[in-house]
Order: sequence, then C-alpha cells, then structure tokens
Amino acid sequence: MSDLTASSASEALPAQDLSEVRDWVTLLKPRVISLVVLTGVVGLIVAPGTLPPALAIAAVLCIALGAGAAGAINMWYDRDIDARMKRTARRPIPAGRIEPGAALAYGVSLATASVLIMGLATNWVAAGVLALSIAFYVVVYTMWLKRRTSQNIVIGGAAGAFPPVIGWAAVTGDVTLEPLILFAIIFFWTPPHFWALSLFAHADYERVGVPMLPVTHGARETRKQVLLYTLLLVPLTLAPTLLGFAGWVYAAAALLLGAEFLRHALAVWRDRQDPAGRSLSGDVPARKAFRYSLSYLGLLFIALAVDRMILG
Ligand code: HEM
Ligand SMILES: CC(C)=CCC/C(C)=C/CC/C(C)=C/COP(=O)(O)OP(=O)(O)O
Repeated sequence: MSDLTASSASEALPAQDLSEVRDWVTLLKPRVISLVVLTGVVGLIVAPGTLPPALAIAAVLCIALGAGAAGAINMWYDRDIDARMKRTARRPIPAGRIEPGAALAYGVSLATASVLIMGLATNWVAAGVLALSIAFYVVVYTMWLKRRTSQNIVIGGAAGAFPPVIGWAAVTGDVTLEPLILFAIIFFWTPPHFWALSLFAHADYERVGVPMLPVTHGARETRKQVLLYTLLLVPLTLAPTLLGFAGWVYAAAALLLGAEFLRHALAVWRDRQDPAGRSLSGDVPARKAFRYSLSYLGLLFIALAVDRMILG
C-alpha cells in the first residue's frame, strides 16, 4: 500500500467511525426521545417528594434508554416496510448499514438494561411501568396493531403516554390519579399529532399497505378526527388545575396553548379540498398542525413543571 493510500485510509477511519456511531444513535429515534424525556422529567418534578440527584438522573436516562431501545426494536421489525417508504428508506437497517440481528440484540439489551437499572436505582413499580411501555410500543403497537387497524395509534399510542407515569412512580413508588391524568393528556394528544402527519405522509403508508386512517377512511374523516380529539384534549388539560394539583399559571398556559391547537385543528378541518377530501393547499394546515403539536406538548408540560415549582 502506498503512503498516500495508507494515510487517506487512516484519515477516513474516524469519519467512518463517526457515521457508524450516528447510525446506532439513529436507531434510538433521538428526536422523538427528546419529547418523551421531557414528559418523563415533568412527571418526576411534579411528583410529591424528591429523589437524590444521581438517582433522578439515572431514572431519566433509563426512560431515554428504554424508549430508544423500543424504537430500535421497532426499526428492526419494520425493516421491510421502512425500506419501501420514502421517509424511512435511508434508516440504517433498510440502507444496509446495520445488520437486522445486531439491531435487535442492541434493542433487547438496552431495553433489559433500562428496566433493571430503573428497578435498582429507584423502585420496581417504575421499572414495571417502563417495561410495560416498551412492551406496548413493541408488541401491541408495532407487531400487532400497526399493520392491522386504523385505530393502531389510538390504542398503541398509549405506549408514548407512560413516561410521566414512570417519572412519578420513580419518585413515589406509586401510580395515583395525578400521573394517570398526565397519561390521558398524552393519550388524547397522540391522534391529532400523528393523524395531522399522516394527512401529508399517507402516500408512503398506502404504498406499503399500513392501514393508517387517511388510507382506510380517507382524508375527510382524518381531518374530522384531528378536530374531535383536539376538542377532547383541550378541556382535559384543565384537569390538573380542577383537581388541585396545578394552579392558575398552568391553567392559563393550557388555555392559551389549547386555543392555538384548536385554531390549527380547525384549519386542518377547513382546508380546501377536492371532492374526495384531498387537500388543495398541499396540506399546509396539516403540516403546521403537526409541527405545532410538538411545541404544544412540550410547552404544556413545561408550564406544569413551572407552575408546580412556583406553588412549591
Ligand atoms: C403511537 C404514537 C405515535 C406515533 C404513531 C407517532 C408517529 C410519528 C411519526 C411517524 C413521526 C415522524 C418521524 C420521522 O419522520 O422520523 C413523529 C415525529 C415525532 N414524534 Fe411522534 N408519534 C407517536 C407518539 C409520540 C409521542 C408520545 C411523542 C412524545 C411525547 C412523540 C414525539 C415526536 C417528536 C418529537 C417527533 C418529531 C421528530 C423529528 O423532529 O424528527 N410522538 N411521530
Ligand atoms: C418509554 C417508552 C417505551 C416510550 C415509547 C414512546 C413513544 C414515543 C412511542 C411512540 C413513538 C413513535 C415515534 C411512534 C412512531 O410510529 P412508527 O414506529 O410507526 O413510526 P415510523 O414509521 O417513523 O417508524
């Protein structure tokens, strides 16, 4: 090997290592995890009592790791359809950069580690709810419902609603009404979050035969469901104040943020459509509603934490 080839090979190695690391991180769906972690942290903050900082950090890392592991197993299971959808074809498994078996081993090991560490660091109630949420995302949503029914994300979406319950249980060792209300808020938020996205991403799902609502019931029904779930969600977000575990700062934020979410949902509902209900605007309102759904949930949970810190 000439010097020139040898030196360019050694220079190329770190960049290749870096992109390999990036692929393993991508398997954890890190952007989705960021919001999952935020809701989990708020569960931890609003729970009565405290954890020593090192254990609180361990609990948050376990939620991130468990959610990431579930995402990796989801990508292992869905590698056939991911390869045929534009949005997902470049993922590490369908693109051939990570072996399916290695991804599965990685997901299962991380999932096991996250549950065990959670149990040892905090308590086994929190570890049990973490295990349940991983099983819900992997088994109930990914392996069972996703390819079978348009209600996949309503039932399976419960997986993503568990993190505040896990955070709360990590502190208290218990699951009471308060964290269940936070669960319900995320549960009712998931349909407008996902169905707004599915309105502009339905071609992918149609191609691979995944029965998402716009594919099975059409765009018009999906727009209606986005609005209906938002109408149920907004009053529900006032429950923490009505039940006395949050104050007026949170209630004001919930009303303002909710009014804006309703405005987006109404715009989705009213979007100019052809006779089949397909958007004539390039689904601009649906794209905006999807983006806003992310800020909405983040800000709502931040408002709850701030409110609880003010109330003490
Ligand atoms: C069954 C329930 C859910 C489904 C089917 C779903 C589906 C999706 C899909 C398909 C995307 C686009 C991702 C991409 O293009 O890579 C997305 C984005 C996102 N979802 Fe969800 N989601 C669900 C629940 C949740 C939950 C519970 C959270 C957090 C609390 C969440 C947070 C996010 C975030 C932060 C993004 C943006 C990611 C980015 O910027 O790429 N999702 N969701
Ligand atoms: C603690 C714990 C286990 C939390 C799990 C949390 C969670 C956010 C679950 C649902 C997340 C999600 C991105 C679903 C995507 O659907 P998809 O998998 O059909 O999307 P894709 O087509 O992008 O793969």
